[in-house]
Amino acid sequence: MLTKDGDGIVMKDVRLRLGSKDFDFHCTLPKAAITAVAGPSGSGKSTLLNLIAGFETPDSGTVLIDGVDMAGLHPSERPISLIFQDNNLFAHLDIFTNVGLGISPSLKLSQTDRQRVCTALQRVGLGGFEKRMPGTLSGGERQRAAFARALVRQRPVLLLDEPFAALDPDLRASMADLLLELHRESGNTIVMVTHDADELRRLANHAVYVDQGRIAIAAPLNEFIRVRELADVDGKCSRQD
Ligand SMILES: Nc1ncnc2c1ncn2[C@@H]1O[C@H](COP(=O)(O)OP(=O)(O)OP(=O)(O)O)[C@@H](O)[C@H]1O
Repeated sequence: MLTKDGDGIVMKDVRLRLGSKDFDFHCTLPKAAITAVAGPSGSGKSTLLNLIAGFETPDSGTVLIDGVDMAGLHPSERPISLIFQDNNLFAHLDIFTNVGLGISPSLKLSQTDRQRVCTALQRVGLGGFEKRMPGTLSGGERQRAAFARALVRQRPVLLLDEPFAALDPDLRASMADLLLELHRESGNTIVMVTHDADELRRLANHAVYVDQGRIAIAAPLNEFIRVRELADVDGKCSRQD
């Protein structure tokens, strides 16, 4: 793995209070890896992503991306693309425009940019969908369009929050293949929240487990699985006691 000190995403003593919940994140998410974020519902997985993306501001601590302090940077200024479970597209804009926004928020697109949008759409199997409105696409097609937008943005970090959760098993598998393909090509740093153990094993090479607002485990995949299996066995044994 290409990790070296200061590379990837580093969260140093990042503290935040939301309502009655406290979060305290301290971890490194390695550069060029696919890191899965697992953990119980309500443990703080989305909050972790929101802190990296800049949708939440830490009360204290530092978020670094490839050695650069993100403090004061608006989400749009950060070196990241985002794909969430839904709500990725603007409903009143056609697919070409939605993807073009990934290149330029003001939609000032050169001829080359326009070509890049069409190429990205072809790449995700949506060639010819340029003029379609999001409401006329299936869930899987909308997710593909969101991938196309991430593709044209060419940012070093891609954050995904349960991106495939709403899709049926076949679509999940083909979107996962697409993600691996894009990662192979771009070598970007990917952080993906998932509740699906098979997806985690298939896609990730690193994983963190969030519990009660903290990172309980952060490890390469094999070690993560071993520690989680031990935790499951311990949990079952202590429940039988
Ligand atoms: N703006 C907010 N104000 C108050 N509480 C919040 C806010 N945002 C999140 N929380 C709370 O913080 C906790 C963590 O939320 P978060 O969405 O990060 O969990 P999660 O691990 O992603 O959960 P899930 O797997 O169910 O999506 C939850 O209890 C949530 O209700």
